[in-house]
Amino acid sequence: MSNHTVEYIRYRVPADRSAEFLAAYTRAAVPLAAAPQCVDYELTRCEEDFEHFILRITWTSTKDHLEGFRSSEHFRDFFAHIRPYVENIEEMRHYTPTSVRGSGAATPTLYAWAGGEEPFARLTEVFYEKVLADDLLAPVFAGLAPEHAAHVAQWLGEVFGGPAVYSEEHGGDDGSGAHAHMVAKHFGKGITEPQRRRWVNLIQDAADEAGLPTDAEFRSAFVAYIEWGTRLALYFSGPNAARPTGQPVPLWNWGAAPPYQP
Ligand code: HEM
Repeated sequence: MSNHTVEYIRYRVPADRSAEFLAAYTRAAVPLAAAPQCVDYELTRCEEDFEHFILRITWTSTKDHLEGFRSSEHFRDFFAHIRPYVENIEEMRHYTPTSVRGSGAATPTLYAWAGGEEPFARLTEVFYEKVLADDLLAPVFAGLAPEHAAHVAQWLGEVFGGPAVYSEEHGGDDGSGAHAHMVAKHFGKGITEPQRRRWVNLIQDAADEAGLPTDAEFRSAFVAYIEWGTRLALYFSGPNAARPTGQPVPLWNWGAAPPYQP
């Protein structure tokens, strides 16, 4: 579990000093951003009362902040810029994150962007037709259960932010969870790198044929997951794989390129 802590520093800065305060923080942000103990930071200004500012800094841990950052040269440089405003601080404390957190629906999930359940069902249907006609992959999938394509569609849908159907239906009777259940399907299959790469190529061909979105943002996120997932499948199909337990189904997101919305 992460030890991340969130430090809030609340300032009250008279309106006639707010421009220089913001300029000082713009400079102070450079050494702050360079500190390895700093996860992220944001300075916000109150819309109802312009004199109030809140600086939020997420630290790797309270100890890392107080012992690591505070004794570093980054702190020395940071503090040199903001020293004149110490007297304007109204609160400066660390808060432990709770489990109440999440994202809103302002950014659509990859699942929603693709159009929901149907396109993923189409995708795996087209994909497994290709797989079964493929010289490298057909032998791996010999005797494939008829519901396989539908299960993989459920898995992909869940990974890309759709309903947790795979988890609900394949959560594993032994309590190990859906991720372990899916991973275990690959045990002992001895997948080779050429087979993995073929899988990656065919699912992209299938994505084109099934009409999944072709925009750069969606496809780059899609392929990132496919690369990750196939490399894990290869690893878990090998002789030395450690058996995972209790890991949640990965939830894939847009990454560095969120959906393009003009
Ligand atoms: C992102 C990559 C991958 C995903 C998301 C994925 C997903 C899945 C899922 C969900 C199952 C279980 C289906 C069920 O519950 O019925 C499964 C089984 C299987 N996968 Fe994958 N897989 C991936 C990569 C690969 C690769 C690269 C190969 C081989 C080249 C492979 C070969 C198989 C085989 C042979 C089975 C077992 C089929 C059976 O006997 O029921 N998978 N996969």
